[in-house]
Amino acid sequence: MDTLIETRNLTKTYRLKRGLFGKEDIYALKDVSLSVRRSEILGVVGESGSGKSTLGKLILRLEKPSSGEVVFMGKDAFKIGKEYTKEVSVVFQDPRSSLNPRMRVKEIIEEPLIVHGVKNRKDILEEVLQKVQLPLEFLNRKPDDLSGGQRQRVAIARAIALKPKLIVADEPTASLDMSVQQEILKLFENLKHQGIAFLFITHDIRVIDKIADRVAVIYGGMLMELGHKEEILSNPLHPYTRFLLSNVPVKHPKFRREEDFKEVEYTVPQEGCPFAPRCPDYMQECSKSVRRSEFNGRLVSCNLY
Ligand SMILES: Nc1ncnc2c1ncn2[C@@H]1O[C@H](COP(=O)(O)OP(=O)(O)OP(=O)(O)O)[C@@H](O)[C@H]1O
Repeated sequence: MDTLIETRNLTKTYRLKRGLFGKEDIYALKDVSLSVRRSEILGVVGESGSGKSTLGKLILRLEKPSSGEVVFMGKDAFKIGKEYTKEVSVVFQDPRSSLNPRMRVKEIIEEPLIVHGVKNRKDILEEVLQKVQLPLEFLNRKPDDLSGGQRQRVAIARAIALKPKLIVADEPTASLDMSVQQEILKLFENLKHQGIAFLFITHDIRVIDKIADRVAVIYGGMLMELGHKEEILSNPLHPYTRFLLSNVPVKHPKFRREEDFKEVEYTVPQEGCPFAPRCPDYMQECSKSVRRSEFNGRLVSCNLY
């Protein structure tokens, strides 16, 4: 399989102050190994605080790993120069805050081209605007003159201007209305067919259903399950994936069996499975260690297997 980027045992801890003198390292991401293949959409799903954005930030080099590696086309991403930002770009959730309101659309899209010294900018501006299906006269508008969906199209135009191989899309449709969301997802799919791969971060498994090729399920900073979307959605192995699916209204009724998922205060343990305190299949060993299994390219971190 043609791997574009991979994370190897990627770990990020943050040091938090506890009380007057105390300190504690919390795991935002723990030992995550996964890959994104060329021209695929890898969906990353999990609840708030599960570590999705941290994964995105490490891949974008906005944060440094505490340990582990990001390997892009066989090279340590942190040892690649400025050209890395040409190959890997980003679309954030809220274009209102990610786009500078004082700049015109033309300047917004042109900025990364100028940074990288690209010459034929006029042609590229026209090309990307066409790709995101916005009329040319929008080049002179400012973000405040646009609707939410149009703003996100501008953010996407900017993200594709340098012809990246990978886009990290962090909840890119979460702030949009349902109908606009569908249009933007369609646009991502078109871009995928033009050769761009995506790390698509979302808390909403329904969005995964619409867009992803493969899915990484993350909880407590750990990779719970990874596999092809169809397999994960029709036959979830990890109890946490079952939990996510049980919260989806009606679409997957066969998973709506009542299970005892406990509501607990969210803390990531130093060892064992982070989902253990909520898990209906909890066993004593889950507080101490987690077994990782792989079969047919599918990964699951759970002592049930
Ligand atoms: N800069 C930081 N300092 C301290 N803790 C942080 C920092 N960034 C993230 N965290 C913690 O790391 C964990 C993972 O956060 P992250 O933002 O990656 O989760 P997420 O799944 O993207 O959630 P959300 O959807 O709410 O953004 C959380 O417990 C969060 O509080």
